[in-house]
Parts: sequence; C-alpha cells; structure tokens
Amino acid sequence: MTASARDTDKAGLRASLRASRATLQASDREDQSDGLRRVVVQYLSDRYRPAGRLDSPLPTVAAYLGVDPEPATERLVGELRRLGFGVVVPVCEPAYRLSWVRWVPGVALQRSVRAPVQEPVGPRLAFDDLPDVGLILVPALGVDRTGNRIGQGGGYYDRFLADRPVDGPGAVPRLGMVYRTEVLPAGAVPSEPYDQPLGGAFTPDGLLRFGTRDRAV
Ligand SMILES: Nc1nc2c(c(=O)[nH]1)N(C=O)[C@@H](CNc1ccc(C(=O)N[C@@H](CCC(=O)O)C(=O)O)cc1)CN2
Ligand SMILES: Nc1ncnc2c1ncn2[C@@H]1O[C@H](COP(=O)(O)OP(=O)(O)OP(=O)(O)O)[C@@H](O)[C@H]1O
Repeated sequence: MTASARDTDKAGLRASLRASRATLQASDREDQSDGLRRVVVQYLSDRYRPAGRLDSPLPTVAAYLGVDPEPATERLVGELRRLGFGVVVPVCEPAYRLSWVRWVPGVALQRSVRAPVQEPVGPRLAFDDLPDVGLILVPALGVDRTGNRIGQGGGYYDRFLADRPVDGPGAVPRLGMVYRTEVLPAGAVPSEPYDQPLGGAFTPDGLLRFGTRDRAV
C-alpha cells in the first residue's frame, strides 16, 4: 500500500474513532475516566511506592489535560500532585513540537493558539530539561494490540517520541490512555515509519502491555 493510501486509511479511522467517542454518554466517560485514574495511580504506586520504600523521591509524570470527549484527567493530575509526583503537561509549539509546563492545582490555563486544548500559563521547558520523568501518558483516539497509536493528527507526539528511546536504559514508559472500546485488533492502526509505538495503554480495566520488543512499561 502506498503512503498516501495509508494516510487516507488513517483519516477514515480517525473520523470513525472520533464519531464513536462522541457517542459515549457523559456518565460513561466519567466512569471510565475514573477507572483510568485508579489504574494509572495504582501503576505509579506499585512502581514508586512499594512496601518499605516510603521516602524515595517521586518522579515527574508527563501527563496531558484531557478535553471532552477525551478521558478526563483533571482528577488524575490532582491526585498525582497530592501523592507527591511532579506533573507537566504539553504546550503546542510551532512546527508541531511540544514543550512542557508544570501543572499544579489552580494554575491558570489558556487555550492553545494551535490546537483545541488547554495549556497552563508558566515557563515552558524542554523535555530534556525536566528532571526524572517516570512516565509519559500519551493521548490517543485508539491503539492496536501491537502498540500502534492513532492521535488527533498533528503528529505532535510522533515527533516528540521519535527523539526518545522506546526501550533499553533510560527509556521512559510511554503509555496511552483510551476508553475500553478504543483498543483495536493488531494491525488495525495503519503504521508509517514515523509512527512511534507505545509500550502499552491504560484502559479503565488495567494496563495492556504491547509488543514483542522489550519496550519500557
Ligand atoms: N488533551 C490533549 N492535549 C494535547 C494533545 C491531545 O491529543 N490531547 N495533542 C496531541 O497531539 C497535542 C495537541 N494536538 C491536537 C491536535 C488536534 C486536535 C483536534 O481536536 N483537532 C480538531 C480536528 C480537526 C480535524 O477534523 O482534522 C478537532 O477535533 O476539533 C486536538 C489536539 C498536544 N496536547
Ligand atoms: N518524526 C516526524 N518528522 C516529521 N514529520 C512527522 C514525524 N512524525 C509525524 N510526522 C507528520 O505528522 C503528520 C501526522 O501524523 P499522524 O497522523 O501519525 O498524527 P497523530 O499521531 O495522529 O497525531 P498526534 O501525535 O498529534 O496525536 C504526518 O502526516 C507526518 O507527516
């Protein structure tokens, strides 16, 4: 298949995932967002607060601020801060690049000039200048069981993740967050060479691990 045929496939899949996301009832989205919050907090607590290690420093989570009808993340980021994790969220920069701003409860938000998302006001940091990021939460419209992801179509996360190792020492787990109907069969998301695979994805039912490679999760 040619690259342009795959682009058309991707556009069709993106439209259909957007349409089905839009049909989820608000109460269902809230329930699933609450499930996602618990699953992510459990994952981070298991990893960074195992019994007997109550005083180790906690890392920063590269999160994002979900906008309806995305899974809501406001309670999640609030809970992460209360637990002592750092939280940063992305800011859309020119040329589909991301910078990162610290999120704290009550921080002023403004709408991005580049995408229909909310961004905190504050100093913009390059990812490599963030100390100790332990998890990258990746927004997605859908993921397939090989770890291919389809997002909103800007290519922001593909460019960002391309600069970072998916496995080996120093790899930070990059895990999607989707509603339970958005986990698709292997191969359902058309993949281009620039598409960056995910090590797994959170759903309201738990963390799914993807791929035969030794991706960080
Ligand atoms: N909450 C959130 N923040 C994020 C992302 C995301 O997917 N979710 N991004 C992930 O990269 C970046 C922003 N990229 C985005 C690009 C487009 C749209 C979007 O919704 N666009 C139009 C669709 C236009 C069309 O039909 O083609 C829209 O739905 O109104 C959203 C985010 C950075 N921050
Ligand atoms: N590493 C890269 N370098 C240059 N262009 C890229 C790179 N990654 C992706 N792109 C471009 O970005 C465009 C959008 O990619 P894609 O459809 O995979 O976005 P997406 O993953 O759905 O979006 P997002 O990451 O913003 O949620 C593609 O047309 C591609 O040309």
